[in-house]
Amino acid sequence: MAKRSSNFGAEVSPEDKKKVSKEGFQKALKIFRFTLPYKGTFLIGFIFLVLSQITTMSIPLLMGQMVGSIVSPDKLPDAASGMSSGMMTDKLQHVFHEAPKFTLNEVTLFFIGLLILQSVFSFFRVYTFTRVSEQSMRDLRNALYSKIITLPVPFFEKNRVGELMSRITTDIGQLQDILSITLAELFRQVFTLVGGIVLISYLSSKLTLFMLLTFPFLVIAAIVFGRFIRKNSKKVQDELAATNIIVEETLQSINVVKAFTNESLEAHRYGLSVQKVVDYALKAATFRGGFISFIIFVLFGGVVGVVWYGGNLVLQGELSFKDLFTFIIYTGFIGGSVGGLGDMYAQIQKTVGASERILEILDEESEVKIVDINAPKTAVIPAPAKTNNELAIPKIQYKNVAFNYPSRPDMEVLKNISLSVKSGEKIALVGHSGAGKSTIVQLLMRYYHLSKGEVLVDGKNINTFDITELRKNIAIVPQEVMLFGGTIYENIAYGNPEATEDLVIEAARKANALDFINSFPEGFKTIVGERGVKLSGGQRQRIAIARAILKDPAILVLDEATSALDSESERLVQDALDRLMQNRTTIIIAHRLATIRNVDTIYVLKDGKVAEKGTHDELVLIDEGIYANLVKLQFENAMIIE
Ligand SMILES: Nc1ncnc2c1ncn2[C@@H]1O[C@H](COP(=O)(O)OP(=O)(O)OP(=O)(O)O)[C@@H](O)[C@H]1O
Repeated sequence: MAKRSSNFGAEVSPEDKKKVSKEGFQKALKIFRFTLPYKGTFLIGFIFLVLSQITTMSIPLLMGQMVGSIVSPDKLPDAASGMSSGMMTDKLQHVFHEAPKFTLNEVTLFFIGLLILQSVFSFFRVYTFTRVSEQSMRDLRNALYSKIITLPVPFFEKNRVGELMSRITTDIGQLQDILSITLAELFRQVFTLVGGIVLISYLSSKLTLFMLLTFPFLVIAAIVFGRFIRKNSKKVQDELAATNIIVEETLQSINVVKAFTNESLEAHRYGLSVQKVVDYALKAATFRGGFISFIIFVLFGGVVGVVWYGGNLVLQGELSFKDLFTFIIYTGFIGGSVGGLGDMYAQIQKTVGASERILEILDEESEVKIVDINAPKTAVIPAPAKTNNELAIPKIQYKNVAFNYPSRPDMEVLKNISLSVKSGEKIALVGHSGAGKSTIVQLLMRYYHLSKGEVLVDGKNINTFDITELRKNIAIVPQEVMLFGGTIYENIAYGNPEATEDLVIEAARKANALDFINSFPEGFKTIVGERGVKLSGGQRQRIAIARAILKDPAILVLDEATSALDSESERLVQDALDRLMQNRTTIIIAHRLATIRNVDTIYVLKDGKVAEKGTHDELVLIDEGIYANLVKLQFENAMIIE
């Protein structure tokens, strides 16, 4: 049986605290469309649930029958009481006024049969509900993950990774619980409550009314205590979140903590935060403890009251002893379900919150489509005709582009930028940190929408291209190369998962990466990334170059590493880059000016505008020019280092 506790004030995360409104509830129900494909199985599960519940509800009746077959007037040992058989029968006739219909053995046999049936029903109920919940939550997980990764970049600036992770883990887990356990439990509780009350009112309407008198106390207590408990448990949750942030931050920058020898400081900070959690939790526990003891008092008090009042009814001959016995067991059932309903409410609150959050993401608009990567490909692809989607060696133009990031609408990062790269040419973007160099490139990838102006590739506005096709034609060799946990081979093949082994090895060779890869005992199978071999900066860059070679893009973006490599590494990387740049239109985000002497045009950015433009030779000649000054500075720095 699932957890059934009388905790009206079960802890619900702060974001779920809002009351379950009708609209919220209806909206949340939309998430159950994921169970629709499995409605047949669900229905079968539901039938088993009803059957098992009917068997459960028959238990008190059978218990009553058993008691009835034990204690009936004709079976009472009159000698023990010291009374004559006639006297005894007289006195207790109205107490045991019904003669038993079945013998004890008959009832017991029937009981065992019922229990066997109940076990069978329960097994299939649990199995079918789990099947429905597992399958529909698999579909929901797939849909949510596919949605998340196809959403545009600004979405990831609004939502933290941790939050998205908890959507896909905690929130879906919550929905899974409700499907596999809570829904069945809710049905059981309501069935027990309603069925139980109907059955006992048949046994004795007076006693039923008497028992129901306890209900208003329970409801009022639930409302009053519930409010206090929720208020305090919200504080507990908030404080707990704060402690988690401390752990997350310090573990992520553990090297910094150690370098500054701040372990004790952090331990103290964490200790204070954890103590606050305890303080609030204890306060909440006072209310919860009070509430639970109140509930226990009322529930058991109710049972005692029922026995007392029912006992009197029995003595007055208005109720038979076996019916009182049955009544008491039903009262226990009903009490349990009332206690459980509070927990159900908390669960429903949580689930409504979870589904709202998931639906919010599912309702966002994707920028790309997920395609079936296993779908059969059309046999041989003929040589591509030059269409919108097939960029040969394209030219790129930025026309009066203005832009601000959606997260900072008041700060114009690019102001009226115009630049052009002819087919197969190389340009470099230069400027101080924060001048807007990376932003220019991000706009080419269509990560964001422009505020003003347009970006053209091959004379066509990039918004007219299919976004996947556009991005397929651009490769970025980033400053900080991010490798996935996996083998070197997989990391290179990421550039084109369909590439043959020969092509992957060839790409590694062109990227000057073959030698160092072969120097590892495992070669291409060497595991890299967080749990694997740590590659040096230069090695990582060459993997990134091999990836780009494999992608074979028409447009190349090189975000030059800020940190200088040693001269041998530098030569290998530069050599690989030169090979990569051949026959491609290239934009270089340059930090070290020595590497861009030969590009066709250098754009010098300042405060989001193009301040200077020309070849290296032209720009160094500008008196007091920004570029000329930068060159001078770097030259002087280089002299000092040497
Ligand atoms: N995602 C973002 N959201 C909001 N503002 C951003 C975002 N990315 C960059 N910025 C801001 O836009 C401005 C330009 O940043 P950008 O990264 O384009 O500069 P950069 O010239 O490439 O700098 P660096 O050489 O240091 O990489 C900066 O002021 C930066 O703070």
